[in-house]
Order: sequence, then C-alpha cells, then structure tokens
Amino acid sequence: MYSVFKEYPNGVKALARLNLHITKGEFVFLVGASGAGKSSLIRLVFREELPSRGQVIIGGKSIARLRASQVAKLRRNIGVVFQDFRLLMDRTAFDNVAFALRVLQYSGKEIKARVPEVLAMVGLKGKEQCYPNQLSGGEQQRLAIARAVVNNPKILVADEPTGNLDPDTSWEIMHLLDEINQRGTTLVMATHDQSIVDNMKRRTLVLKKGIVIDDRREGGYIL
Ligand SMILES: Nc1ncnc2c1ncn2[C@@H]1O[C@H](COP(=O)(O)OP(=O)(O)OP(=O)(O)O)[C@@H](O)[C@H]1O
Repeated sequence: MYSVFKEYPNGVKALARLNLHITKGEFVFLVGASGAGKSSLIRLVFREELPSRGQVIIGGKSIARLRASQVAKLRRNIGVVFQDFRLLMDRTAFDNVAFALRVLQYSGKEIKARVPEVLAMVGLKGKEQCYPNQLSGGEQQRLAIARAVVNNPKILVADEPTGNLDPDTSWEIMHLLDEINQRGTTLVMATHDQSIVDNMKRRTLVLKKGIVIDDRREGGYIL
C-alpha cells in the first residue's frame, strides 16, 4: 500500500498516508486500539472498500480500477474470515463450503471431492451434515476458515478471528491458521489478543489513528 488514505462518506478519516509492504508467504498481525483502522485496512485488501487516495497493489497490480471479471479473479485469490463467522445458518457445513465453490462455478463432481477434503483439513471430518448451530464456536470458525481457503487463495485476511472464542479454542484456531500459512498462504490478521501476538512471534504492525506507528519483525504486543 502506497500513501493510502481512507475517508468514509461521513468524514471519518480511518487511514492516513499509510505505507505498507507485505511479502508473499508472510504472517502479519495488525494490532492497535479500537478505531485505529485495522478493519478498514483489511477491507481495502479484499476490495470491499477502495482507498480515497493512494494505491493498493496486490500481486504487483493496482486494484484501483478493475473490471467486474478482474474483481472476481482477485476475490478468488483472497479468503476472508471474520470474528462473527458469517455462516449460512440454514445450510449444513458441507453446503456452506459447497456454496462458495458453486459461486466459482466448480462442477458437482469437483465439489463432492473438494469439500470433504477441506473440512477434514480444518478438523471437521464427520460434521459435514451438521448445521452451524449444532457446532461449537471454535467449530463454526473452522467451518468459516474451510470456506475461506477451499479455493486455495494466495492471501487469507482474518479480522479478529478469535474475538468470540475462549483462550483454548483461540489457540486451536491459531494453529490452524499457522498451518495454512505454512502451506504458502499469506496471512494478515487483525487482533486484540495480546497473548496470541506475544506467543506467535510473527511480524506485527501497530496502527494508531490510521497510520503504522511500528513494524516489529519479531512481533510483540505493545500499543
Ligand atoms: N463504514 C464506515 N463508515 C464510517 N466510518 C467508519 C466505517 N468503518 C469504520 N469507520 C470508522 O473508521 C475508524 C477506523 O475504524 P476501523 O473499524 O477500521 O478500526 P479498527 O481498528 O478495526 O477498530 P476495532 O478494533 O474496534 O475493530 C473508526 O473511527 C470507525 O468509526
């Protein structure tokens, strides 16, 4: 990101002259007080929002002006996970993941093969026919992660993925995200969880009022 500003229509300035470079394969934490701009930054990465000024470059290309087909291609390469899971509550675990593949026009045969594989990878083997409300919070987040990575995205962005989970479950989710990163997916995660940041020892970007005030290669949560 080069000199990125984000101002919302109501006049709130969420990001100001933000410069940031994340290398392929990195695992990066975004930390900062509430309102510092973490979610805004994440929304720029998957192009839910566009910057007011400045450039967001992904895979060497500016994502400012894209045709609908190019936006679809970008989104195929970026998985997103949220604090509140955002699952389809009236569909089974299998169908939550299958839905994502149907949107990407995978064939029925490919879906039948790929969905059980990714559900097993996140530790949900045997839960294929469960509805989200039959799963624990940690399992629901595993399902949301399965849906986000089913297409092997190059980038996974996670906005407080452990925010609704207890400490033990949060760690299970972190091990899963770490494994996904080890397989080559670049991971960007916003979090308020100090113990996770301190223990994982990954690059940590500290945001304050919309700018990066610290970039700690060795990690560590100090605001
Ligand atoms: N859609 C929006 N419209 C207007 N203002 C917004 C919008 N989204 C965020 N903001 C404002 O932008 C600023 C940055 O918010 P953002 O959600 O990016 O921060 P954050 O660091 O993710 O906070 P939190 O830790 O509470 O999630 C805040 O002042 C917020 O109120």
